[in-house]
Amino acid sequence: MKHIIKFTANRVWRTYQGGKLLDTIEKKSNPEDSSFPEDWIGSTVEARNVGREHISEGLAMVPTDEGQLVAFRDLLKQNQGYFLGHEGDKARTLEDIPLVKYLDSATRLHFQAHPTREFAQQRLGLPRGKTEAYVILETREEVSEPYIYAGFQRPPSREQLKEWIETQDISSIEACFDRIAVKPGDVFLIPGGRPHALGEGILMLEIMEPSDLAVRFEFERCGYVIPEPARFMNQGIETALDVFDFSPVPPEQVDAEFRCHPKVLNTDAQGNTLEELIGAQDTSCFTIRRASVSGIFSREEEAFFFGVVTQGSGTLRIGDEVVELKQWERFFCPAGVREFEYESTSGMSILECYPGNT
Ligand SMILES: O=P(O)(O)OC[C@H]1O[C@@H](O)[C@@H](O)[C@@H](O)[C@@H]1O
Repeated sequence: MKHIIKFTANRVWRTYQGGKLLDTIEKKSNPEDSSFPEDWIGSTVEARNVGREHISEGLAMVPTDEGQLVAFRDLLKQNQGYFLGHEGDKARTLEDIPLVKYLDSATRLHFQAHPTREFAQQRLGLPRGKTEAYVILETREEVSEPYIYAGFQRPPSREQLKEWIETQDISSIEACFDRIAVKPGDVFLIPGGRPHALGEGILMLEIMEPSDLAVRFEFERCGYVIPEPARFMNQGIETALDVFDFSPVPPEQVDAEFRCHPKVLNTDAQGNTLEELIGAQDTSCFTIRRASVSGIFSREEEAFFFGVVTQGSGTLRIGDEVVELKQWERFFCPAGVREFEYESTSGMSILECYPGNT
């Protein structure tokens, strides 16, 4: 059996439009925006799409040695110790696997807030919330000032927000936020509870806790009306309001609250560099690193990770297994692989998404 598992595209239906860049990456003949604006990479999570329950969406499928397709989740279960490894003396489980997505927005997404892990466990009886991180990869040329909304800069009271949600007074809701300008290379961490909306024209790698839980408090975007059960996770509005973190994030605190600054972990004379984009001091939910390869980059890692080639191309070598890596390709490296080597003569950048430390 090979060590490295590569993934093919796994597009998922969502409530908003996008995906033209993902079509282009997949070399489709007529790239266009559609209701499939996301690609879930190695996902062990099923999408919750109200009205589409009859369609299994989200789970990544991979070929076995016999050429059959199996859910990646089921493959992991066959040898969990090798694939997921341990943290200290605790075996890692499927719940420790971050959900990683390409997300390509054509329109601003509706306003939403995700539960924290604590909320999911205590109030919903589910193991994981949805703290999420964004690594901005590209923005669309026709969008001159790409942005996201995150955290209330001017928080409403709970009662006020309730009324605006009930009457769908979106201009009042929008007035609680300032646009946060984004550009390729930017990294953000949006903890559960923080209201947010992604602006149009952004291609990002999104890394999150493994769940698809959202309070969607804007019910209509671009003609699509979110069905009632999909608005508040099938709960009442009071439970939905309990999800929110109303504490203010005034404009001067936005960066300190949400923006993450890459830290160089090591660098060598050839120009190989390993940076930490999100680490244990930011969240216990996942870790993100970026390997910039120039020549041969020998690595040692104890944890499993998803690798995503965001720039350039090269190879990944484990013993005598050599895997070609091209831009936009994505793969899983099991915990059982301790030593590996990247190589690129023309330069290659890989985002590595690891479990957190819980
Ligand atoms: O699930 P819908 O409502 O289409 O939301 C779409 C997307 O919103 C973003 O803010 C993220 O939370 C994504 O992970 C999610 O898939």
